[in-house]
Amino acid sequence: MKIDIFKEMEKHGFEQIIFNYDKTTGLKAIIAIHDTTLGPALGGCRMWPYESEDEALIDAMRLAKGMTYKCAISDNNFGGGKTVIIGDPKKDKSEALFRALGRFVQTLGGRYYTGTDVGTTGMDFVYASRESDYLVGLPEEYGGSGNSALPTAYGVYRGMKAAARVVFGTESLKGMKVAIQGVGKVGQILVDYLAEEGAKTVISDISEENINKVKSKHPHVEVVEPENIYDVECDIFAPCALGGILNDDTIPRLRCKIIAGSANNQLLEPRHGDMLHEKGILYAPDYVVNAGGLIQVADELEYKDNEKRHERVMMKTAAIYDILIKIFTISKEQNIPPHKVADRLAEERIEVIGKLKTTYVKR
Ligand SMILES: NC(=O)c1ccc[n+]([C@@H]2O[C@H](COP(=O)([O-])OP(=O)(O)OC[C@H]3O[C@@H](n4cnc5c(N)ncnc54)[C@H](O)[C@@H]3O)[C@@H](O)[C@H]2O)c1
Repeated sequence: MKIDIFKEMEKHGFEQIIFNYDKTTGLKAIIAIHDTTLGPALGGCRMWPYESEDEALIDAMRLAKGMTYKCAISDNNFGGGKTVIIGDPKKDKSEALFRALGRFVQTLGGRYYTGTDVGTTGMDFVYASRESDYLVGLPEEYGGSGNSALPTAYGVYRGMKAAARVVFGTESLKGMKVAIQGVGKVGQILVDYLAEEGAKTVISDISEENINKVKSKHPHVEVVEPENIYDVECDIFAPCALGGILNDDTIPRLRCKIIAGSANNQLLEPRHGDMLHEKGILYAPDYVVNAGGLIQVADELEYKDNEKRHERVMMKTAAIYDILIKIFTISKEQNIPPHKVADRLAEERIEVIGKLKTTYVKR
């Protein structure tokens, strides 16, 4: 491997990286545990046909670190972790593969919980749960908390309102123009929220099927080619597809006032957050605004009462609004880009709560 693994772990504060290989199924999975100061690591499992092991490792580490910050900023008592499986989700899935993964997750004894992410579904973890007690986000029929896209979309909607209040002096999105990149599970629900509020929506997607789903429900929605979404003159741009899309090529093209969307790792590099700040575009940090799904799985682990779960999750997700107002206020007062303020607040919480634990308590 070309990556100097321990150097990278030291640089980014990682605790543990586990390489898992199962000879029966050929499973190759990397579990990265970033920081467990606040509690056991929590983070989904991505399955992707990575071109190299380095690429898979970098993805696992980047995503795990992001989970540490997402848990911390959204008032959850979990740390950051992530799994990546090297494989093609269209061809390489089987019951045995996910049971093999479940056995490896079980060996960690509750230091790490996982569930769905890109390329995996709730059913994959129903298989994994036959071998492990440390899985979340199973379908509701199997006792899990179900579709996380619901609270995620709600959190993005609340995030848009917070940003609109700061930029336009009103949290109402009525009459505003919102451009959405990607109308998959989250994007489609977001269109519903925006339509209900009377916003004008422009969408793009590489999947015709998903475009058609939206059009059949909301015939007035405007559609643009995927490549043209960056040029749309709008109030809010909502990246709900891929990471890394805010970069040197796209930022000069943007004609929006606010960016708030569900995609993870939207900034290609942290400096792109600075670029947005200089350009006068208010960026709602991705891991703050898209925390709804995490809030739901964290709730599943913390509270056994699932009758009130939906209510509790939506209430906590609604508070993304308040977290963002705090971030935007500090950003304005101190002229620091919002992504840096969010990082600082997350790190402060980890530090303070971590220090509490220096007082010994027998439990
Ligand atoms: N589902 C959740 O609860 C959740 C939680 C946090 C973050 N996220 C993130 O939000 C994003 C969307 O999640 P999702 O669950 O809706 O995923 P999804 O796979 O259901 O939807 C993604 C959509 O983006 C489209 N897409 C891909 N490339 C595109 C491109 N170049 N231009 C336009 N569209 C493109 C896909 O065709 C698909 O319709 C992902 O980045 C995901 O990691 C999701």
